[in-house]
Amino acid sequence: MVKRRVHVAAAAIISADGREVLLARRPSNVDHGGLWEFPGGKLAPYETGLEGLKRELHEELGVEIQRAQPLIRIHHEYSDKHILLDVWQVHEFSGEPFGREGQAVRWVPMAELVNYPFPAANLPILKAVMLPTEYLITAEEEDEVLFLARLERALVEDGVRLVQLRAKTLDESAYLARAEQALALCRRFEARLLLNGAPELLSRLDADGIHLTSERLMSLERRPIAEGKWLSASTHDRGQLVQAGRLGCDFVTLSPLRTTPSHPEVAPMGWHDFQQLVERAAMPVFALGGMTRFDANHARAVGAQGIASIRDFWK
Ligand SMILES: Nc1nc2c([nH]c(=O)n2[C@@H]2O[C@H](COP(=O)(O)OP(=O)(O)OP(=O)(O)O)[C@@H](O)[C@H]2O)c(=O)[nH]1
Ligand SMILES: [Mg+2]
Repeated sequence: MVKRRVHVAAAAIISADGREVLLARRPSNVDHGGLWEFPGGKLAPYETGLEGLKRELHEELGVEIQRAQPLIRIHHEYSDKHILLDVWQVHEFSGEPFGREGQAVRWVPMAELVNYPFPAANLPILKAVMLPTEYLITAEEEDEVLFLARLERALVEDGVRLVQLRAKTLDESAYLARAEQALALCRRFEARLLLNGAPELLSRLDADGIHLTSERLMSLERRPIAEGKWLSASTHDRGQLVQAGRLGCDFVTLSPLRTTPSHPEVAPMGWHDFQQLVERAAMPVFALGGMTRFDANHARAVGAQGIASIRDFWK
């Protein structure tokens, strides 16, 4: 049987304070009936993603999109069809959303999303909705006071909400001491802190997750931490992205996009190759390698969640 290919545009409509997202429930008599979804539907043959999404949101919710940006594209094999879910983050719309087709529509707090039953293809979309567009990776820093001051500056002034504690020069006890301080600081700003190191670190400190080096990623056979924690990984090619999918990584970095002073010998992949790799990734991907916040919109346009950087945030 040749599977149907279905291209679906869907909307992540996030409230202005970033705390809630609008979901709809599929009627019980259709495909995936009774499950919750991001409003949207199949594109007509002549439509682009955004055109189709505008039509669908008008038909299903009675709202008009003013401003939207790509969030994530997911290819998923259902038993009867290959589906491309082309998900857009709606930043501005007019009208008061309601279920024009009789479906339930509800603003759901981010923290409760995991309790809603969705179609199988939706897991990466949930991750993308919960993640910010910027991922700070901490720099090597000898002085603890300076370390905390720089981290606090990024949280306050740049509004960073996702942090990876990377400190290759510290031994385990010094690393954990720094991590404890960093975690307390991140908690004050409702930022998430991932520890770059062995998954076992989480039993020593209750941080928000673990970031795997590509080497550790390739050496693992299954997801090393609980689903309730965040698992990210460094990737550089298709094989590593596939492995990240197998392990159930919640998101990854893909690098190097540009040449960087820290890795001058590695050939950069550039936006073209980056886009091709991201298209088939099964989770949100942050562009890494010479990125600044000014690259975030372009990164989004080629399918990324956003950008990851050390230097742009470490001042
Ligand atoms: N809108 C939407 N569809 C999803 C999501 N996740 C997911 O697997 N799908 C699948 O993508 C397809 C979307 O088709 P749809 O039934 O919404 O299409 P539509 O609005 O154009 O309706 P119609 O074709 O019945 O007129 C369905 O097979 C649905 O199960 C999601 O989050 N939002
Ligand atoms: Mg629909």
